Amino acid sequence: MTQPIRAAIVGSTGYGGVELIRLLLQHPHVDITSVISSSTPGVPIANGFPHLNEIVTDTLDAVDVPLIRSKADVVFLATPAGVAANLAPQLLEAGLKVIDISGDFRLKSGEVYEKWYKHKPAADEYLAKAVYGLAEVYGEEVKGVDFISNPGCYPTATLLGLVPAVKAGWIDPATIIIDAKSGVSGAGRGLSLTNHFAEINENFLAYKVNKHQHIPEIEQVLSREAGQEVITTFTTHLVPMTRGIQSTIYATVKGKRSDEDFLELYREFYKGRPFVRIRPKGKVPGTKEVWGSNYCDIGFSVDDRTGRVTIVSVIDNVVKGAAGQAVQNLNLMMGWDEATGLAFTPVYP
Ligand SMILES: NC(=O)C1=CN([C@@H]2O[C@H](COP(=O)(O)OP(=O)(O)OC[C@H]3O[C@@H](n4cnc5c(N)ncnc54)[C@H](OP(=O)(O)O)[C@@H]3O)[C@@H](O)[C@H]2O)C=CC1
Ligand SMILES: CC(=O)N[C@@H](CCC(=O)OP(=O)(O)O)C(=O)O
Repeated sequence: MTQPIRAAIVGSTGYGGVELIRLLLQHPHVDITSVISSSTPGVPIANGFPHLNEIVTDTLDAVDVPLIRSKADVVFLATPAGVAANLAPQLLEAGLKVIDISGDFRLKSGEVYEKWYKHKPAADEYLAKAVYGLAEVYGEEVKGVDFISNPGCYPTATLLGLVPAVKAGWIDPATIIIDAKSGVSGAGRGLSLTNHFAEINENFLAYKVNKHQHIPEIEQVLSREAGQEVITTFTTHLVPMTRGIQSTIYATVKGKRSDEDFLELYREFYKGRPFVRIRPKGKVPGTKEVWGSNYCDIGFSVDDRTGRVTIVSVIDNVVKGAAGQAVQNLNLMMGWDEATGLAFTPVYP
């Protein structure tokens, strides 16, 4: 029998952290031994999250590296940008395994990070050490490492939709346009005017146009896979729903390729990977079809008239876009089946 690993969650009172609690509670090889809060240590976590009543009886621990070391083997960081840059190196030096779901270690250049995130970057040594955990593409690199940087929510949906075609050279990378939409939980639990009910209900808006911090992350991966520098247009929209991301991607097809060709390419690329589902010809997915699950569903339509392909990729931002992919990465890191604790069906309706 596998000995359970002890897990701590920093940022356990945020949306990503609370989702990690939900997922890890049903993981057969993980015990949650510390739920951590920087602002309300000492308080029972169920006080603020009644859905955890009589399930999680722990009180919140402070952010204290020696305490975390005494209680855990692996730490999930579900903290705002700028926190992990300082904290992750201390945890690693203390001998812990770290999975960071913030953006602090995704970009290999500290300068690029500072430009887009407006925070001081982590030390180069740790930026180099972090393995980018886009599980279906870099799963082999994640195996056995101690430090994983979990991809962003929009990049997960977008890159899973693009990498097979870019890697195969089937689309012209210079023509890629990404039109992405997210539910409001993507912005975290903190209050803001944009996310206020009266502002977002019956509304639909583009935001951070040409300034979104996920642009360099998407470009970093596409450049690596294309073997040339790729720059893209990526526009994010806020949608009045709680969970879900849809990334609709347009690109010019190189050569003559049909819907069937794309289907075959993607089915082959994701063969044996349990969480990417390719839709049959003529079908594209909606966010409801992955709600509450770790799936990424992808559909295509090649347009012979324009010579472009439209790729539609959907995820649940809190699961596949954050906590679910972090658990998938833990599984890969530990050498367990990647679907351990994650093999559940989307909630419907
Ligand atoms: N929501 C999503 O869909 C996704 C989020 N992410 C990223 O994951 C991270 C967490 O996101 P999310 O859960 O939505 O954010 P939330 O704002 O909901 O939660 C973040 C939590 O971090 C804690 N925190 C704040 N400051 C500090 C600090 N200085 N030290 C330690 N903990 C701190 C807060 O809890 P407390 O005050 O109790 O310490 C807070 O509850 C962010 O970096 C986000 O960008 C990535 C992919 C998807
Ligand atoms: C809806 C919404 O506001 N989404 C957030 C996603 C933030 C996020 O996940 O940030 P990092 O991945 O950079 O940590 C945004 O667009 O900024």
